[in-house]
Parts: sequence; C-alpha cells; structure tokens
Amino acid sequence: MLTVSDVRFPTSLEQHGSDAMHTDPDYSVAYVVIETDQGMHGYGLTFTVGRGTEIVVCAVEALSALVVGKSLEEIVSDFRGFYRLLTSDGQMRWIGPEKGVIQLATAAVLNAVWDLWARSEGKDPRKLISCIDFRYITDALTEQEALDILVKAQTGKQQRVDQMLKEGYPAYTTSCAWLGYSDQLLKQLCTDALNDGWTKFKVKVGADLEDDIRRCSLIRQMIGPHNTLMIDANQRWDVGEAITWVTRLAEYKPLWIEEPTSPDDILGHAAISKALAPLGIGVATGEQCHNRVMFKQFLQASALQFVQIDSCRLGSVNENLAVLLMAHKFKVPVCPHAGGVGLCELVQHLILFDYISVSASLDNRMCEFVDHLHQHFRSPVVIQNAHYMPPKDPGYSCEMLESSVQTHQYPQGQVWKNLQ
Ligand SMILES: C[C@H](O)[C@@H](O)CC(=O)C(=O)O
Ligand SMILES: [Mg+2]
Repeated sequence: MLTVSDVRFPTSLEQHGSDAMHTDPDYSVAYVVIETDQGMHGYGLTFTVGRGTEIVVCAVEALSALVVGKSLEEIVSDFRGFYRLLTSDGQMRWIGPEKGVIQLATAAVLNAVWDLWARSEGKDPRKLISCIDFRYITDALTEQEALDILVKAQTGKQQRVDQMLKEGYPAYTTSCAWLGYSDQLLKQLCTDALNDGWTKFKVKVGADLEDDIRRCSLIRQMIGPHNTLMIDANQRWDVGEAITWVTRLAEYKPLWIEEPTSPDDILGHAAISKALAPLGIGVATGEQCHNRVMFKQFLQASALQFVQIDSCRLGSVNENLAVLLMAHKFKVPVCPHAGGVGLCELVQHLILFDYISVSASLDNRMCEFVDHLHQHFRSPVVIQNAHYMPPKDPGYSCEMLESSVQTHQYPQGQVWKNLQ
C-alpha cells in the first residue's frame, strides 16, 4: 500500500527560507508511506515550497500503480530496472522526462523504497552500482569506472567511519541570513551561530545591490576575515548581470556564488565561472538541477566548481550516486543542498557516503544546514560543533511524527484551519 499526504508549514509568516526569487515560501512536502504485506514501513518525501504541492501529490498517485503489488525483493533485485520503470513509463515520461514534477514525485517514492531497504541490510559496491541507471552518462562515466572508484575507496574506509563517528561531517549554516530577515535579526542570529561554533555562513543576495553590499559587509565584519562566506542568488540574474553584480561583492570574499542564473543555462554558468575565477569566487549549483544528464554537462563544461546534489530533486539515492561518482571523476567537490523539510535528514546519508566510500576527502567540502522543522521528524539530524553527527537509527531518517503530519496537512490540518 502507498499513501501520500500534502504537508505544509507556514514558514512564510516569518520569512524563513526567503530568497530573491522565492519571497514567501511555505516549506512543504509530498510525504509518502509505503506499507508492505508483512507490515513493514518505508517513509519518503520530496520538498516543495507551498502552492503546487497538490500537483506533486497527484504525480505520486500516478506513479503508485507501478509500485503497489511489488515486493521489496522484486524491486531491489533489479533496482536499475525499477528506476527505469518509474522514469521511463511509456506514457508518463512525456510529462518529464526525468525532470520537473514527475521527477520530484519519483524522488519521493524512491526515497521511501530506500528507507525500507536501508532498514534491512548492508550494501556492497557491486550492489550499489547495480542501482544506477547509466543511460545518457556513459560518455562521462562508465559502469566499470564507477565500480573502480568504489573499490579504490575501500582503502581507509574504516578510519573514515571512525572519524565521522567521532567528529561528524563539516556543515555550514544558511539560517542567519534569509533575504526577508532584518539586519537586526541577521546580527542576532549570526552572534548566536558564532557562539555555537559555526564558521561557515551563507547569505541570500540578488534582489537589490545596495542591500547586498550592506548585508555582506555586516556579516563579513561579524564573522571576521578567516571564516567562510557564501552567497546565493537563487537564479535571479542574466549572465552578464551576474558577473557585474558578484564582482561588486567580491571584496567580501565569498567562496562561491550559488545559482547565479537559470539552472538550465550550462554555458551561462561556464561563462560566469570563467569570469569570476580570477576573483577567487567559484560557482555552485544543483538544488534545481533536475537530473544526472544536466550534472554531466555542467561538469563537462567546467560550469561549476561546487556540486550541490539534492536528495529530492534528483531521482533519489539511485541518481545521486551517479552524480557523486561523476563529481569524483571530474574532481569537483560535492557540497549538498539541504534545509527545506527533511532535506538535512536525507542528505546527511549521501554526504557521509561520499566521504566514506567515494571521495575520501573533506577539502573544500561541507554540507548545508538550516535550523527549521527538525522537531517534526522521528530521527532528527544531530549537529555538534557545526558538524553533522552520523545518524544512529536504521533507515533514511525521513519518517515524520504522525501528529506533525496530521496537524500540518493542507488544507484540513489544524494549523491551516487556524490560519483561515
Ligand atoms: C526557497 C528556499 O528556501 C531556498 O532559498 C533554499 C536555498 O536556496 C538554499 O538553501 O540554498
Ligand atoms: Mg540555494
């Protein structure tokens, strides 16, 4: 059985999550629960920002016919085939393929399958490789190359596991500087974050240059010259505009400009990367990069210097594995997008896997953290001294509290009724 719910949180009331393009996000999810005949449960979700979640729910319902009636064994014994079944259905692929609403729905369903599977057994390199659909990427990464990467990374694996259990994976925070926050709130949150041990900060930019100059100057003064600053424009600019605007912000020494322009403009990102390289500013993108084929081209075109995988935008673990392996081959660090609802919970698994089993490196790598809505999860992320501590409970960590799902269901949950 598969059920899907439209669950929304009214974050726009306090401007949490706001940026230059998404000025009033209500952080939301299409939340999927799969129940097997044996009574086991798998939980999955995909992140949205409010209106339109009902369309993703509808897409999940359309895909559910391809899942219901199959056993977990049947699915995972040919996971690549199952991935293709979902992404290449002869009729539904027309409304993608492998992009947009249907890919978000695929992620929600497959995240639930991975959650179910993760609770039951360990996975060796060959088995993991057999989950990846290499169609459209073999010109950049072959199946054999992918396997070689995983086999090579077996060396030193236990030390990295021990290191992660002790220290955790380095994180940065986006919580201090959403675009709709006042300077006073920004200062307060930044002071708190510094006291809590944060050293890496992301600031939203892109709506008004004078505001950006003031906010970046403020935050750079507060964090000092040695802490790390990143800026995020959420696709606001044209290519030339991005170069001019970011050049004006260069004195605040951002490590990267994130999503400077349309997420589909690979050559535009390449031009921005080239122009900003002499200033020591890289280009980061990926939270709206809809599939492995796009990432392949970004990498081939040297159009990004930081790969931002997203646990719900790509086709779940299957497609994220493909991107982690390609990024490793192209020697580009992965710094995942997180935050939203449940993205931190999900992506911590992927980035720990990247360090332990793929890249074996922490150079220029960190995972985003946003301090909202974790209280709605059964196994929320644990952050210690600005590091993600490895999750201890089995599964993919996105089971929500039943009470949270009930009260936040849209539009009938109590939270929404109270707001009418
Ligand atoms: C609308 C979201 O909050 C977006 O601004 C998140 C984002 O760009 C990020 O976390 O990075
Ligand atoms: Mg972003």
